Amino acid sequence: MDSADYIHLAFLKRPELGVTLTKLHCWTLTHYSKCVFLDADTLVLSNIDELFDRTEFSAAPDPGWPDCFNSGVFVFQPSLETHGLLLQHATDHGSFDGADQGLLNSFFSSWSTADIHKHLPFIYNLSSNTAYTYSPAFKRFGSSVKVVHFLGPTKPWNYKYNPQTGSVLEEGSGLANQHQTSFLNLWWKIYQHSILPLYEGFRDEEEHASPGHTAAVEELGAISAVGSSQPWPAEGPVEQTVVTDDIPPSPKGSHAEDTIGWPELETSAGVRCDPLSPPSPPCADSSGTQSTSQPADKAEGGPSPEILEPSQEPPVDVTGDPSPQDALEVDLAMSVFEISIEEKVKELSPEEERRKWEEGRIDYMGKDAFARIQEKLDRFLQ
Ligand SMILES: O=c1ccn([C@@H]2O[C@H](COP(=O)(O)OP(=O)(O)O[C@H]3O[C@H](CO)[C@@H](O)[C@H](O)[C@H]3O)[C@@H](O)[C@H]2O)c(=O)[nH]1
Ligand SMILES: [Mn+2]
Repeated sequence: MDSADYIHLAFLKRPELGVTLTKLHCWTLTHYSKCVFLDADTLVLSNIDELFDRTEFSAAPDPGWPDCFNSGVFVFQPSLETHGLLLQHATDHGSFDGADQGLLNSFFSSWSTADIHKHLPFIYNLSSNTAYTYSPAFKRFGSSVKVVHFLGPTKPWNYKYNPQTGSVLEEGSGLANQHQTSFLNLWWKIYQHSILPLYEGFRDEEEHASPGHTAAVEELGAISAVGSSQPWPAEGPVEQTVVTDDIPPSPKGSHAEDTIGWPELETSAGVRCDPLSPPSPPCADSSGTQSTSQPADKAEGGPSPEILEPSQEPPVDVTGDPSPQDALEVDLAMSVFEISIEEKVKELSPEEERRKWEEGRIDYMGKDAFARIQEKLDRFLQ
């Protein structure tokens, strides 16, 4: 479902987000009595079942305008009636941002004042890449974070990743802050260790299932030949490729494989190191001065007061899996220098290009992005 509200979306500088109205269809999942919606750009770090103790409509504040909620994580109750009312609201009033967040905020407009229990703590929707971050709060509560949300136009899969250093490459990407880098690295680590092997299985299945698909796999396999064991997505709704550059491994390769989970946040011993400060001394400091058992804010009467407690275990452990993935991991470390996920872009002739525009198929995020058009105009007008 697309709002096609290009004016508001341009103001939001996110022309691609009209389709997020599709989210509203989640209210039709009436075979469930309660659901938690998660944006595709969220990363869950630990169990969040307690969210089912909340009621509709619960969400966390939006960092850009905290009197609005962010619609990347929310608790709702499927209902065809609500679904119908939401669609009616969209038709009658539109959305002030052209997408679902504006619409949902005006529909559930009492969220900011009516019931504090419907305010999810920020740890359930931590936006890691906002321009403004509250470093002391991150230092205090960062280790309790349960869901990270990579909101904004640049998503984790837009970065390149070096499996040997366990880091995304910073060139040209203007990484905003250090904890964002940690979460990006974690996203990639999980992608590399837990998702790529699934593609491998999928590819095998496809190879057996359909000779037609095999051809596609082989074609892609040829592109990936540089990374010897690179698992390969056979096909997908958007054609995506994993691009690898085979460059001899650096001597630090094996060391970097140990950096996983929460690279800068040591939580297992209840000691929190500030990921925003230089390594040793601040970490020692914080372990000495910060209590690990006293939450600063006890959520009185809230459904789950323990949520602000620093967790005693790393929320995610993707290291402790001694399966065939380890073999893959070693292989990757030895043979792959850099991984990125890129949409294959086909070069179009000027005629094809024009036809695309005439048909309204405009690449708002790519070469038809406003910034690029403006660049051209500026050059032309000089
Ligand atoms: O082509 C698309 C675009 C979006 N989505 C879904 O819609 C979500 C929202 O898009 P996203 O790019 O994640 O938006 P954000 O950068 O998170 O921007 C904010 O603004 C959006 C529009 O109001 C809200 O949907 C988000 O929750 C809010 O965080 C995605 O995560 C996906 O689940 C798709 O499935 N396909
Ligand atoms: Mn999002």
